[in-house]
Amino acid sequence: MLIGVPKEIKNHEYRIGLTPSSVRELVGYGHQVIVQKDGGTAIGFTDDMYEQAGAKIIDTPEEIFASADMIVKVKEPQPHECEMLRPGQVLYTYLHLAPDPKQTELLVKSGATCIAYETVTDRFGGLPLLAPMSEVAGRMSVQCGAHHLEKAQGGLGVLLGGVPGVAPAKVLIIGGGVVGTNAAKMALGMGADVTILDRSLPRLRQLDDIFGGAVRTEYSTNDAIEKHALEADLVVGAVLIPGAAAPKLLSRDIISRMKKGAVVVDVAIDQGGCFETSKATTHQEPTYVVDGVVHYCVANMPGGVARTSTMALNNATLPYAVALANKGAKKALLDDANLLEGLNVHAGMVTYKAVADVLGYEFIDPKLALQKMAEAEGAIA
Ligand SMILES: NC(=O)C1=CN([C@@H]2O[C@H](COP(=O)(O)OP(=O)(O)OC[C@H]3O[C@@H](n4cnc5c(N)ncnc54)[C@H](O)[C@@H]3O)[C@@H](O)[C@H]2O)C=CC1
Ligand SMILES: CC(=O)C(=O)O
Ligand SMILES: [Mg+2]
Repeated sequence: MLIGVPKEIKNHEYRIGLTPSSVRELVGYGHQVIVQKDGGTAIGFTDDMYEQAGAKIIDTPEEIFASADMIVKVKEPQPHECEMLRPGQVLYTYLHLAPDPKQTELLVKSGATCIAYETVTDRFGGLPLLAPMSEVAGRMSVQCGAHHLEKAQGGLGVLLGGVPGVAPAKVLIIGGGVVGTNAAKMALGMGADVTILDRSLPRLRQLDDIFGGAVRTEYSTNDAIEKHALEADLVVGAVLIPGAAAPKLLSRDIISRMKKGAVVVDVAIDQGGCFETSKATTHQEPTYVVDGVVHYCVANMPGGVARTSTMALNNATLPYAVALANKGAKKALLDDANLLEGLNVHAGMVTYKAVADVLGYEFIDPKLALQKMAEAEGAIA
């Protein structure tokens, strides 16, 4: 298979779909890999390293999209990239389609086979290709929150850990999954007073086992959210309903009654955000203020630590990339029910229910969709 790796084009996005080590693995299986010139240079993966791993360096994304059988990326394709996709071509990347009708429409129109990292599952019910970036974003959320709590950054002027004689800051984490747990680890490490809310009792039990009495866990009701948000210096939004748009848990009314200079970090912004006042921001301009509350809503937080993130992401995505390349997408997807959960769009059909439901498309069962498109089969097998 010919595998293409274009350079990422979102604002300050320096991650890349494949590391040189991953290229070497794929080439070892007999595949060809083409990588866009300077695709990884910013994070120390030079063109020379890619060539030594067996890749060919290509000047433009147009050449890569025109020839590759499978495109491996990090972030959702931007409109120009969507327009270059074609029927039978495989796209393997984050998509986050539920809050993004425009991208969904373009991917449906492209006829391509689009596999979203964030909806691939594992046999324990986890999201193995989202988890590494959630670990990064969870850890970063507290680092960024602490930074923006500084007075010169627009914050309240509060040190997370306090000092002897001054109480630590109150950190509220809504959603105690991978992001929430990693946020809690950082916040605790910095000495903050941490509360985690979740809707899942089994998850709250696990959190209690992980952290013991060091964090407060509470069932996530509107009452609990309001009570803790009004006391909080930092709120981290970390909920997920897989594939679906995030529920709006922190209302404008509550935000308007929070401490002036408090910081809210909406990590769930890539699924539309879980605060009513959230809108996606970039690394270049990460924050804005609503009712005196500093909002940090960067939709590609791990891009800020792109070298760590690229390596962590590849540890998780490589085995599936190898399966897709070795078996062909159709067989790889049909052989592995967990990978099949990643199929969001195929040959013009929306094959992920939560996306179809929220955006008003007919949901086509992914197995059926793969069998249906006889003409695409030849091209992707
Ligand atoms: N902005 C960025 O750069 C990044 C964003 N993310 C996003 O962060 C979000 C969280 O991801 P993960 O932690 O991996 O998901 P996860 O599935 O591990 O955890 C989500 C948690 O939210 C809980 N939850 C659901 N509804 C809730 C409610 N009403 N109240 C409280 N808790 C509720 C679930 O029970 C679960 O424990 C996702 O939207 C993910 O896409 C992840 C990485 C980077
Ligand atoms: C998960 C995601 O959106 C990111 O890593 O940018
Ligand atoms: Mg998007």
